[in-house]
Amino acid sequence: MALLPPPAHSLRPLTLTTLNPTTSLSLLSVLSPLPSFSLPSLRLSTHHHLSNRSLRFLPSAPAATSAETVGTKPTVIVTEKLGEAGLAFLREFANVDCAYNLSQEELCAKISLCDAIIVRSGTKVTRDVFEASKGRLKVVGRAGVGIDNVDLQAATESGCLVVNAPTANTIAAAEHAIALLTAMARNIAPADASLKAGKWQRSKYVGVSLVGKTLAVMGFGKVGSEVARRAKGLGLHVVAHDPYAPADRARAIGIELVPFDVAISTADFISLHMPLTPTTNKLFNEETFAKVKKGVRIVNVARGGVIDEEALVQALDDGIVAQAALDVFTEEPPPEDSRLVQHENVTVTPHLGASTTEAQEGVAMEIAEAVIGALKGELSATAVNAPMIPPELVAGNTGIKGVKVVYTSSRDPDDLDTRLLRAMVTKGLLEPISSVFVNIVNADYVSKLWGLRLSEERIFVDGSPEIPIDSIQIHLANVESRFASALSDAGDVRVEGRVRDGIPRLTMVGSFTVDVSLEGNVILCRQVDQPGMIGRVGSILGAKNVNVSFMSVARTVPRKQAIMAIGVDEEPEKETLKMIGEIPDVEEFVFLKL
Ligand SMILES: NC(=O)c1ccc[n+]([C@@H]2O[C@H](COP(=O)([O-])OP(=O)(O)OC[C@H]3O[C@@H](n4cnc5c(N)ncnc54)[C@H](O)[C@@H]3O)[C@@H](O)[C@H]2O)c1
Ligand SMILES: O=C(O)[C@H](O)COP(=O)(O)O
Repeated sequence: MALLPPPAHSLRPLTLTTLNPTTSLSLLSVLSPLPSFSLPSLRLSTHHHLSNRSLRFLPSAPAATSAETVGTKPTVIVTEKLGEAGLAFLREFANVDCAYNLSQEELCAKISLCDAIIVRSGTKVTRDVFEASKGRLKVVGRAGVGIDNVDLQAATESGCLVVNAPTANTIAAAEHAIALLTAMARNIAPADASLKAGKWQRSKYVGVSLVGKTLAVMGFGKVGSEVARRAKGLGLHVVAHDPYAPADRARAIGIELVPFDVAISTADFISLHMPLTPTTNKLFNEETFAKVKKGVRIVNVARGGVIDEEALVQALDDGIVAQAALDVFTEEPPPEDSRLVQHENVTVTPHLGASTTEAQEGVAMEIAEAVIGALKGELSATAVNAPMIPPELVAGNTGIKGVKVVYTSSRDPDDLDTRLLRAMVTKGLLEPISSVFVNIVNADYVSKLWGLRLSEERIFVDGSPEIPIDSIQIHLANVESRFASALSDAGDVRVEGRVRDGIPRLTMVGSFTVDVSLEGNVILCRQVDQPGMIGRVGSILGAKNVNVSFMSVARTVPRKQAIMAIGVDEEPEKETLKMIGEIPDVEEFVFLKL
């Protein structure tokens, strides 16, 4: 019985490589289940750790717009001012369209011509933008930290990776918070305006001292901890509130982590450094202001939305909050007649926290590197919406009852991050059967839609911890295979891969132990194990001028069945493959383009 080769697209390879591989491990999922499932090949290399930082992912579909894959440069639209060095770096790899001050309509009109977009806080990357991109947009780069202006759910659903530049503006933001704190305490802004208006009002602008007062840092992340460090140097007693921050990080710089109510009720100064999320939205509201120490002074360089601005105006009017210094606003720019901005006890700056020359150059380089990396297929360390695949996904209508991935490794399970590998398997299974393009970003989302059940098993083996994974097996339950030999004795489709001498190899197909390098074109053929079979196949290929690069045979029991793997330099014509399939005693074959 000979089976026709699966359609070429079903064998499209996925590739995982590392920036600096020392060892590599490859796995090929070679076999196309019937009728509509097929497994692209998986190839991956590992660095020391199988972590997000050390793995690169080259998508096989629309991100083929990258320079590496089709020889033309991708297009990156930059919608807000970016440091020159970063722009120059981007231009080496991409066509860069700096289009500032676009309306939302103008952005939607342009976006279908762009592979990536780089924004700061002033551009809203909404669901409309993703929809208008018609699948072309593959990367959103946020040149800064806060990603509250990007619809992450819509990005994930459309398979678009969102990366940010989380570190380069930390110090600038912390310095700005300290600048606002001291300027507010000493009335610098109104005193400056007054003097410039020709007045000399020394008694009006008597300030308050910082030394010995308590500062509550709300959000003890990168910026918050730098603010805390600096504030201690000013003689402030600093406490911090952050439900997710490790206590030892705070202890290391001599800061106590305290509950929310303790922080706000004991502080003379409060500085906000948490992200804007559904949980932190309007966290400072009427109720909160009712609990603060009367006369508290508040600094906000985080996000305007963290404060209920109407409640703050009321608290200022009532003297509950003595002063506020704000760099960020719910609506930016705020309305000209904003009572908050105009309040005499409020000092404002127009979202300048990250705006130092040094920070902007740093952010531009950080985001350029992240976006270029993402366009090249790397899964950036700063990916914001990288996939997380839960170990078990609810079964649904894929027809595949279960997928099991079995790793053998000498690593402790806690030291083996397999999220990307799971995502790759999911992609390999679902892309050929999904109407949407599946990539590593949305694989999890799509798999949930399709109800794929994926489980993992880790088997400990002795070996070097430098080699994170010794082998990977993929078991597919409840599917038939185009290549029936892939069925194991247990009745599931099963393949295994491992690396030998740095070369990824297919080492098991169903119940057959094989040893096939995962490169080039391979014909896998199951036949009766008897003399002459290799010659018959070889002579057909020779007659059709198809050069054979290697040939290996594996069998379960001598004189019963064997699997022959034949490497060929070029893809044989359909007719040639058909002739191989018609050889008596060739029971089935499959052609693989790896
Ligand atoms: N004004 C500016 O120009 C400017 C510049 C840089 C950063 N920012 C903003 O500052 C914020 C912090 O930036 P970062 O780089 O420190 O981020 P980060 O992720 O390092 O730190 C944020 C911290 O907030 C904590 N957090 C989350 N929810 C919280 C809650 N409910 N209560 C208390 N803490 C909570 C997190 O655990 C985390 O430790 C972000 O919103 C960012 O956009 C503004
Ligand atoms: O989140 C950030 O990084 C800051 O708010 C900076 O925003 P910006 O890039 O618009 O200055």
